Amino acid sequence: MSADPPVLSVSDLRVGYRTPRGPLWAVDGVDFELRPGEALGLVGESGCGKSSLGRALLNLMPPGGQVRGRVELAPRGTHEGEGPVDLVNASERQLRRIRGERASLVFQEPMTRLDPLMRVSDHFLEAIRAHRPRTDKREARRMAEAALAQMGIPRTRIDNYPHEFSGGMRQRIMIALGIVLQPQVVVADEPTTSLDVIVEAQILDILERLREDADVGLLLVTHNLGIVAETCDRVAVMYAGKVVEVGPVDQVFADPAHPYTRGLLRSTISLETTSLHSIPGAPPDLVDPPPGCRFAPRCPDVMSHCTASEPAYAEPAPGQYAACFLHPGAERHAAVAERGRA
Ligand SMILES: Nc1ncnc2c1ncn2[C@@H]1O[C@H](COP(=O)(O)OP(=O)(O)OP(=O)(O)O)[C@@H](O)[C@H]1O
Repeated sequence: MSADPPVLSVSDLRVGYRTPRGPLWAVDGVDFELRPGEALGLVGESGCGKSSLGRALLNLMPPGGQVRGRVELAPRGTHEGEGPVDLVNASERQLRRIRGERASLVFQEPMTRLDPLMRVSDHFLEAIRAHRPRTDKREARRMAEAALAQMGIPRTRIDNYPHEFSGGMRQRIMIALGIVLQPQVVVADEPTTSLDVIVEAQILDILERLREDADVGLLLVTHNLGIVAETCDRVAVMYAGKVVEVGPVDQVFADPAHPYTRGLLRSTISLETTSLHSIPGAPPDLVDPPPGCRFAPRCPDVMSHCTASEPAYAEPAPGQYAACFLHPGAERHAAVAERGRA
């Protein structure tokens, strides 16, 4: 990971949906930065807002979904005078130019994204020409072959159809399509779910090489903490639309500062334990979230003031931030925030 300025700066990101029961914020005020070559893992229970956050980074919302806040993508290279682009407030035309070229989203289930009637080579041609319309067929083919080779797919397979590949190969083709134009940022949403462990290891290896060799900033959305431990530099833990803890993976996993992170880690099977703990209770209803800390109703360490005001981030160890009143600093900031709101 480089010490360069962030490639992506996210501030006060919110993702809202309308539901029959009322509006909800699936992502509710998230801030983070991603540096070139850095992998940030995003973890949390189902429904906490991970996919919504991942898609919001590229402003890819389903109908009825809305994004607020700022997602600043740094200029590519050192273009004098060129500032960052805010993807939340960019025009649809700007977004079309950026998606796939400078920022890519890799989904699970490639078969739903690849057109069964199109050869792999044509998928590449379409993806490349969408951004560089003057690219001739031979050049597009050369670029496609290079991207496929990076993913370990032989160039002889380039004219095959998607159904002629295994699930793992299709996922690698999707990644190759996502990186063929050498984006600055890749958001990978559960890229290895439904693949066997051997293919999973191959894909993770590919993502690792991508950020090391091409300095890509990677956001890895997953519910699998083991993958994060192996692949990522930092981890952000989400609960009910908020990032409750973020920091270096080794530090957070060895000494989690938020009771929710502790619960999440305990609920993961490890080789040393034979029993599987679960966190009692269920995540809150996002249409009507509880006041104060959203984890308070399930928290084993809950204190009276946890439900009165929302904790801000304390920094219990360098670079490790937790929104929890157990740590000095959270209270002071919370008081300031409350005053600011009044
Ligand atoms: N299109 C939508 N319309 C309304 N609500 C939605 C929509 N998409 C997601 N939600 C709600 O937003 C919240 C966050 O969902 P999201 O899929 O982002 O979570 P997640 O952490 O990625 O879950 P999972 O791990 O199960 O994929 C959930 O309460 C979900 O029901």
